[in-house]
Order: sequence, then structure tokens, then C-alpha cells
Amino acid sequence: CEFSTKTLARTGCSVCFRRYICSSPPRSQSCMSAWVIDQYGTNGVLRYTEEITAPTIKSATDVMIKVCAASLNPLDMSMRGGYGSKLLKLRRDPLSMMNNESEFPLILGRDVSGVVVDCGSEVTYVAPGDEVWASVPPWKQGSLAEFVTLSEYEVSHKPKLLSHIEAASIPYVANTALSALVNTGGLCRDSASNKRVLITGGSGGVGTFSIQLLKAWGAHVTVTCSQNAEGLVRGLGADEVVDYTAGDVAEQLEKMERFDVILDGVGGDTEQWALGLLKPWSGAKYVTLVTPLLFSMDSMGLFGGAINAGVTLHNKAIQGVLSNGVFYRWGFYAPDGPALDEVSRLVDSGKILPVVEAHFPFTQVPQAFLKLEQGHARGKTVVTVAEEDSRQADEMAQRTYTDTAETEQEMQETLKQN
Ligand SMILES: NC(=O)C1=CN([C@@H]2O[C@H](COP(=O)(O)OP(=O)(O)OC[C@H]3O[C@@H](n4cnc5c(N)ncnc54)[C@H](OP(=O)(O)O)[C@@H]3O)[C@@H](O)[C@H]2O)C=CC1
Repeated sequence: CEFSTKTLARTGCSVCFRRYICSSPPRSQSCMSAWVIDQYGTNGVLRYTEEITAPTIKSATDVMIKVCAASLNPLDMSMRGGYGSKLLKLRRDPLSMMNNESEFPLILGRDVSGVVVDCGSEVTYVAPGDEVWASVPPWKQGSLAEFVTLSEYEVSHKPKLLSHIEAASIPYVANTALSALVNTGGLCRDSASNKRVLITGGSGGVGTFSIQLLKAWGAHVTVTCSQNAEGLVRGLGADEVVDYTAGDVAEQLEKMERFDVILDGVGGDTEQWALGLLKPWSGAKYVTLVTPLLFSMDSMGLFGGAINAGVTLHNKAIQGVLSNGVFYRWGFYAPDGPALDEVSRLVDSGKILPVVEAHFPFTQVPQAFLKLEQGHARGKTVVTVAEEDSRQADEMAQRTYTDTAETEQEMQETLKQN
């Protein structure tokens, strides 16, 4: 081929690119650019390189994706600092864990929207050239890179209505919300209608997605957030909003009808008052996303940490059932391509909108992390990885969430139209 690997990657010439990857390219041609970390720490550990080995198709069900856009989640910040390193290292490669080999360089980034460039021999659901989106499990190399390889099960067709930048804001929070609400909270499209659901931390990534999903399923949604996020969450469909900065949040919520499910994205002392807000003896569930499992394993070792976390969960679950017959549970992210197919349909039918608060070019990944560190998220922070998307990025800059009242009106109009 007359083009360099990089040009091929950027022009999406999947046939030529495929030949390059599969014919054992010379070292320089199998490299890609990425942001990596070589040790755990603060933002200074992020390093840009064009010399990291590009992923390849290793299994018959692998799908290799050219990344157009990625996004950041609180987990990226935590993983940069070493959070979950023991369990994730074991999950990545048990052998290297036993041999005490290094897990570095690591690539962060848990969302991808991009184009398939190569597939294993058994892949049937997608083909080179397809536009896809996916969440990247934390035990795999992330999406702050030119290419990422996932299994076919983890990948889904990108919603047609979204740009890559918009699409990259959804998969990780969607897979987390669906896992927590469906697998752990027992809700689903057919059973959620008229169920009363409370979401704490409704203005962040998981919250803004969950509100829209639950409204699309017909649930009644109450949200806690800061006063200045009320317009945003109401615009996404929240029925009732409680400003946690305006006095005792538990007191305000106690005046309301009891809930069937609580999705807690805040943690801390929330669980001390939240369980009392559930309908007693009715199968109501409290699901928290803020769990001590990985922290325990980091500090006490894999075995000790697992036992400690298991005992904590068991005691709290028993306490919940004994005190007023409610279920206390921990919710976790789970990769799930088929679940994203369902989300894709909801997005294309206008029931779910992306909430992109800020986006950064690939050259400014450390700045994107700094934005994340400031907290007070209002949706998601996205990174444009491929150059083709830079024009879309400029257009997005005009549409980025800046004014709450305007956004609320726009979102309500769009959701009403659908
Ligand atoms: N267990 C798992 O597998 C997963 C766990 N998580 C965890 O879930 C949590 C939520 O994730 P995500 O939505 O991505 O996080 P974000 O950082 O995107 O959002 C957090 C939101 O909570 C708001 N907030 C902070 N304090 C409170 C409070 N006391 N009451 C109400 N709202 C508050 C923040 O805004 P403001 O401060 O302005 O009020 C912000 O909008 C995180 O802790 C994350 O680590 C996420 C994914 C998977």
C-alpha cells in the first residue's frame, strides 16, 4: 500500500489497514499514539507517546476499533492514582501478577466511539467500516489511544443520530446504570412503569443518563443535585428535584412518598438515611455505586479485602431486611454490547440525549483530567481522538452545555417532540 499506517488509520482504508496489521508489520508500523501512564500518581504521570504497540486481533471474537472519540469517568482519575490496581492486574493477566511483572504502560479511557478496522474470524455482528460504540472494561487497555481492541460482545452499533463526540459520552455510564438498575435493582423496560425511583447525584454522568432511561421506561424520577443543576435534570425529565445544598436532604426527601428503588451515586453517609426512604416490606431496593470493594482489596490484599467487603455487604444487607424489609445492594459497571443496542434505539428515537459538558482535543488529555478533578460534573467530559472529528468538535463547542435555563428549554422541546 502506498499509504503509511497512520494515514490508512485516519482515512479509514480498512482493507489496506487490515493487511498491514495481519502481516506482522515492522515495529515502527505497529505503533500508535496514546496517552499512557507508567506509574500511578497525579496528573503528571500522564504521558503522550506515538511508540506504544497497537493492539491486534488475538482471538476469533476480537474487534479492533479506530477510536474517533473517548470520554472520561471518575474511574479514570481513580485508576490513574492506582485504585483497583490489585484486582485489575489479576483480571488482566494472572500469570504476570504471579510473576510480579509490571502492568505498565497502561492506557486509560473507558468509552469509545469509532470505526471497526479489523475483526476476528468468528465475528458476525460487526464488520470493518461499521461505526460502533462501546465501554472499555477497566481490565483492558483504554480508549485514549488511536486503536482499541474489544470482544464482539462488548461492541454495539453507534446511534445514527449522534456524532462520535456525542456517542462517546454514553456507553460507560449506560452500562453502569443498566447493570445497577436492571441486574441489581430489578427494574426493566416492562416493570419500571410508575415505579418511584430516587437518584442521588443526578447531575453527573450516571445520573443524567439514568434519569432519561427511567423516564423512557415510564418511571417516576426524583433527583438530588445542587441548585444550579436543577434546570439540567428537569430538562432531562426529572419529576421532582431536591437541592441537597439547601438544608437537610434527608428531611426534604422524608416528606415525599416512599421509593421502590434508590440509585445512589453519591455514597458516604447517604446510605444511613436512604434506606428509610424505601417502601417497607415491598421488595424495594437501595443500590449504591460507591462501594468499598476495590479499596478494601487495594489496602488489605485480594483475599483479605474480598472477605472484608463481603462481610460488610452481608451485614448491611441483613440490617436492611431486618429493620424494614428492604434490600441493600452494591451496583457495578458491567460491559454489555446488547444492552447498548437497546440504548442506541432509545437514542435514535430521541428518548435519550447525550449530555456533553466539555470536550477536549487529544493533545489536551491532561487538561481534560484537570476538568474531571474539579468535580461538579454536569454530564460528561469527552476527548476527540481522531482528526476527522475536529470539525464536529468545533460545532460541538457551540452547543456545549453553558446555560442551564436554555439547555432545559431545548432538552424539554427535543424530548417532547419525541
Ligand atoms: N461501582 C461502579 O461500578 C461504578 C461506580 N461509579 C461511581 O458512581 C458515582 C457517580 O458516577 P458519575 O455520575 O460518573 O460521577 P460524576 O462525577 O459524573 O457525577 C457526580 C455528580 O454528583 C453531584 N454531587 C456531588 N455531591 C452530591 C450530593 N451530596 N448530593 C447530590 N449530588 C451530588 C456532583 O455535582 P455537584 O458536586 O456540583 O453537586 C456531580 O454532578 C461516582 O462515585 C463513581 O465513582 C460510577 C460508575 C461505575
